[in-house]
Amino acid sequence: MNERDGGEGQRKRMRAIWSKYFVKHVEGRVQQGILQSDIQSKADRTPVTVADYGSQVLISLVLKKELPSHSFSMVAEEDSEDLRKDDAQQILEHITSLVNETIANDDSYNMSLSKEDVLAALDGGKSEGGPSGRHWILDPIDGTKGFIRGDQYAVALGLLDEGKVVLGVLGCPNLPSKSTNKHNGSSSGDQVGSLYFATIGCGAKVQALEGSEPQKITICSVNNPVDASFFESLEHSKRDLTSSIAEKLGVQAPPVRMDSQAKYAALAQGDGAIYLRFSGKGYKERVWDHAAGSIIVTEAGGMVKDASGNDLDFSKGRYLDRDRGIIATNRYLMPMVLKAVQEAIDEEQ
Ligand SMILES: Nc1ncnc2c1ncn2[C@@H]1O[C@H](COP(=O)(O)O)[C@@H](O)[C@H]1OP(=O)(O)O
Ligand SMILES: [Mg+2]
Ligand SMILES: [Mg+2]
Ligand SMILES: [Mg+2]
Repeated sequence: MNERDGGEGQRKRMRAIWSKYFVKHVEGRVQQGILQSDIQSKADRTPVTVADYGSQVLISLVLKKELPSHSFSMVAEEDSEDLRKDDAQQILEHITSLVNETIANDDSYNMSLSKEDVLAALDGGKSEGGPSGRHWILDPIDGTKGFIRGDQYAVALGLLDEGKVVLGVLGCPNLPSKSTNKHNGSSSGDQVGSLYFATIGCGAKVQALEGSEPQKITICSVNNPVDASFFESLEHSKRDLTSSIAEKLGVQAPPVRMDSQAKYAALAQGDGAIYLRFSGKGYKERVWDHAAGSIIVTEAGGMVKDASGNDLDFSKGRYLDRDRGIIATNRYLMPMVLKAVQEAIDEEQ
């Protein structure tokens, strides 16, 4: 977004609306009250909840309302297919009432959505993205398994412009903005619930979801891997490979395992030094799982590369075209981590 789109005033307003919607989750109205009947299993056997669908509907609605002059193209994770089935009518009704309650609890918009409006809003996220034009990239709930467990999750929005990510926002309702305990906990002074955002060339910032002055964040400057700690996925990490990489580097601290792009946010604010992402063989990473997180890390002074040391390429559609694995860390550690990654991969084969 630039001056044409309304400038800082509009950005502030959008952050405020978003925060209120995310705070709804923080307050536990959805996350803590989630029932088995609010969860579906998708064709790939991953879970999706009323909150994933509701978040996607609300975010596309806010973007369309606030930026009416933009041509709207969105690459988003969810679609309406499963909700159009006969046995999904109850869950569709629940999503529709959650979305309408959220809008009614806030004075930003005066409107009410029908079930058809909800289905149509979800299908607005079917864009293929690609190398030309502007596309929003949305993961409405990233880390759904963490969300269901009551752990970390993120609401992740990026903007792709001519194939490059130029803006990223990560709402992390369960992440403290400054963690003094490096092992995934929070100290008594930490404020839980943070909104991270970055625009290309302008740095990365964090503000409390409840509202606070945005603060600049920077990645940690550790340059000796012995002093580094690393993040990995709780659910989807090849732990034998990441522990071999850590051992080669001489990393002493145990891994910090966390769901979702909250790992990118924690890294960007200096809570740890390295994020290693190695998923199971054959898994193709999706653009919405990395767009917002990667720009927040690079704008905080870090680097995000694939296992061969190349930048991530977001211009190829809904999937990331990449060599195996993703590494995020600071510029001092990146060459050492890439070397350890190559050695560990070679040994594995
Ligand atoms: N088999 C898999 N391997 C790697 N990532 C996966 C796999 N299945 C789902 N994901 C997606 O990886 C992301 C979770 O990352 P993490 O493991 O770091 O928490 C999520 O986007 C999750 O989808 P979803 O957005 O539906 O939660
Ligand atoms: Mg999912
Ligand atoms: Mg995701
Ligand atoms: Mg998701």
